[in-house]
Amino acid sequence: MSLPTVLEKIIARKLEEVAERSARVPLAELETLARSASAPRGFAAALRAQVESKEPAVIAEVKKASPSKGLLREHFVPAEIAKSYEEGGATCLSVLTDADFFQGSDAYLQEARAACGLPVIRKDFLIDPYQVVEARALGADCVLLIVATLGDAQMLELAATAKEVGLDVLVEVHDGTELERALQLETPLIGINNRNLHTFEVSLETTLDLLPKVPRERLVVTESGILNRADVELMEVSGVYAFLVGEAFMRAEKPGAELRRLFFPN
Ligand SMILES: O=P(O)(O)OC[C@@H](O)[C@@H](O)c1c[nH]c2ccccc12
Repeated sequence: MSLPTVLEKIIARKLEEVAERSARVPLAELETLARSASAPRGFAAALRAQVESKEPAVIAEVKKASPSKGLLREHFVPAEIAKSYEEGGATCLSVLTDADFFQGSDAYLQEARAACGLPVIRKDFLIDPYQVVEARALGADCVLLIVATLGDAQMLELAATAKEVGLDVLVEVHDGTELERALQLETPLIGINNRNLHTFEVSLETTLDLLPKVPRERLVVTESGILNRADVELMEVSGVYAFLVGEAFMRAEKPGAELRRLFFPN
C-alpha cells in the first residue's frame, strides 16, 4: 500500500492516545473506575427485544463531524440530541468519542447517556484493552470492534476484556473475509458497514450481499448511508431490522423528529 489512508492515520493516532492516557491514568486505576460506573443498560438485549416486537431497532448516532463529510451540525448539544432521539423512538444511542477525526469527546458520551435512559455504544477506534475498560469507566454499555483494523488475536482479546467488564460488543465488517473472522466471536451483534472505510464510498449492497452469510442466531445491524424511507424499506423487505444512523439525523433540525419520520411514519 502506498499513501496511508485516513484509517491508517486514525490507528496511528490511537496508539499515541493509549500511550498518553495510560501514562495519566494507569489501567489498575481505570479498572476501579469501571467497577464503580453506572450499571450497564443492556445494549444487545434492548435491540433484540425491539426486533422481536417487530419494530425497527434504531441505534441513533451523536456525531458532530466526520472525515469524509466535515461538520454535520452547527447546534450540537449531546444531551439535547439524546433526549430528542429517545422521544423519537430510538432503541440505543451511539456516541463518537474520537476527537481528532470526528470532533467527538468522552464528555459527549457521558452527557448523552446521563440525559436519557437508553443504552449507549462508544463509537471509536479500539485497538487496546485499555480503551475497552475506559469505555465502561465512561459509562458505555457497548463497544464497537472494527474487524478491518484488528488482528484475530487482538480482536479476541478486546472481546474478552469487554465481557470481563460487562460491555456488549458490536463487531463491524465490510466484506466476506471480515465476516468470517468476526464470527469467531460469540457476541450476537454483527454490524455491516455500508461505508468502505478506505474510500468512504457507501453502498447498501454491502449489507444485502453479506446478509445470507450471517448465521440466523446473530443480529445484523446495517450501518451507514441510510438516508431516506426507501433505504429503510429496502432493508426491511430484505429482513434487516436494526439500523445505525448518524448523518440523516444530524442534518435535521430536530434529530428525533427525523428518526420518527424515517422509521415510524404511521
Ligand atoms: O452517518 P451515517 O452514514 O448514518 O453512518 C453512521 C455510522 O454507521 C458511521 O458513523 C460509522 C460506522 N462505523 C464507524 C466506525 C467509525 C466511525 C464511524 C462509523
